[in-house]
Amino acid sequence: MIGNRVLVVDDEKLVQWSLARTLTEAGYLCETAATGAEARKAFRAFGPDLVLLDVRLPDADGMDLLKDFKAVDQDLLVLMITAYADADSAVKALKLGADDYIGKPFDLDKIRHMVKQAFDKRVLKRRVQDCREELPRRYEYDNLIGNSPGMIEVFKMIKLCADTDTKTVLILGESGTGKELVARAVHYHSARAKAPFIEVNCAAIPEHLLENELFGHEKGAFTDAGARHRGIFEAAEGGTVFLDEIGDMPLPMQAKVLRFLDTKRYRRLGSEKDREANVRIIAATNQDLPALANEGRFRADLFFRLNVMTITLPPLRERKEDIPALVNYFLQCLNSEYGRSVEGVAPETMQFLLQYPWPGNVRELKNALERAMMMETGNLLRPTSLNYEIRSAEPSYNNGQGGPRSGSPPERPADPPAPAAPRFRLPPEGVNLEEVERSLIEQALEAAGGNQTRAAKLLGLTRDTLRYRMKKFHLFTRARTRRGRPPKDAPAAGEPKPAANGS
Ligand SMILES: Nc1ncnc2c1ncn2[C@@H]1O[C@H](COP(=O)(O)OP(=O)(O)OP(=O)(O)O)[C@@H](O)[C@H]1O
Repeated sequence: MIGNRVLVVDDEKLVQWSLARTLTEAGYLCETAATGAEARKAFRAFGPDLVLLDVRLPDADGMDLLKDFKAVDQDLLVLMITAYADADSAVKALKLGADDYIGKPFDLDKIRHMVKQAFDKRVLKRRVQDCREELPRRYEYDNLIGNSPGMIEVFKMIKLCADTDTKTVLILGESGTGKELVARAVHYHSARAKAPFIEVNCAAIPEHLLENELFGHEKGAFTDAGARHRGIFEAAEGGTVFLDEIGDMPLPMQAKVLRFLDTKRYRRLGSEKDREANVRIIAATNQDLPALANEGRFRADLFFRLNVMTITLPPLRERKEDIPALVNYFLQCLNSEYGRSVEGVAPETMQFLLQYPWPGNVRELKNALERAMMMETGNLLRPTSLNYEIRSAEPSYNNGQGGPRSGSPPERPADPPAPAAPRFRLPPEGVNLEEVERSLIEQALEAAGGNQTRAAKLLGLTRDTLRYRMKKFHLFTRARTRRGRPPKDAPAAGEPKPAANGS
């Protein structure tokens, strides 16, 4: 159930009492008020999800209360009650945002039914919104390609996590290995599949906005808090909150998430009341959480709390036997996206794809194929359509046969030492240093397919420094889509902004 708090506002004690009793028996949490002043006070303190509101009160007009309450909480459900059931006030109430209207004397069963209907309508509305966002991506489990031993282990774990509704799941793996796909697969194969799956990129939302996004706020909680805001934990009721890049979550927020995991309780900003939420947390990171904990950047107790059901995605270089199937799959997707009919890759092209170490993992492979398709006019992707980096990679270990072959070159270290920095020659006419910096950042982002972590690595910067410089040059990498999440594979387009309203 999404919320169950009902405020009954009526000056007739008997009406108040009978409504409150009927609704309490039906499982709602009820409070009552007899005047406008009492109603306003109860609205602030009780935080109702639905108000049964008498139009005529001794000290106020119910329509004014309706207007004021809706201004604070757009999602509030309101059923108007009046002794004078006339069409004009019904229309006025509905225009002001009331959900329904009932004349006195009324039947208690009818009220109970109307209240239930109003709550059901809200659940439905949330689901429809959610479906609009999620439907195209819903079946991505079937699109999780791979039959290497590493991926078979992953599939087993997805099933186990989907079948057992543990409070948390932790997904580990390098950038681009498919952590988000796995999180969706767990959700959509679990008993929570029909409830929302809401994703929050902890690295993309500024620290001061993250708590607001997750937990919501009360009106007046801070300067711009003109209205009450329901957070993502509330919007995801019954479903899953996917905390991506949890390694980047600020420490104070980690403490709050830990408290929620321990108690299922949280507080909206500016509220002194705990709220409960039935949501499962799936967290993902490409960082080494124990190492972050050693450095004091990640709470060890949160790590232990999260590290119960853990799915570890192997990097692509350790499961190269999955490459041919991934290539086929992505070519099919790209053919339908671009109206092409590329049949496959030439054998020599496949050799290059198998020997390249894919530091950006599956995302990089997908981007490389997209680029190759754009470069190629024929129906077979030739090596020349691959970018230079891939063509010039030395043969590496695990060439697609499921493990290193005897006689194959020794395994390269995962992170080869950075080559000595080239010496740039200053042209006699000089350069504009800012232009050079900007151009290098653009090139790094392009080479990394828009992945900031990898682009930062290419430039020898931390991701935060890269972001700072991108901001300075107004460089934008990815178009934002839903709830604070840029599509990871989108071509260069938009600097992360705070996530959208979770309600
Ligand atoms: N096994 C797979 N089968 C098909 N597509 C995959 C697979 N793994 C990853 N992809 C694709 O690769 C891209 C990156 O995947 P995803 O966003 O899930 O990675 P990630 O591990 O969450 O990355 P990051 O750490 O950067 O957030 C997506 O387009 C995804 O669809």
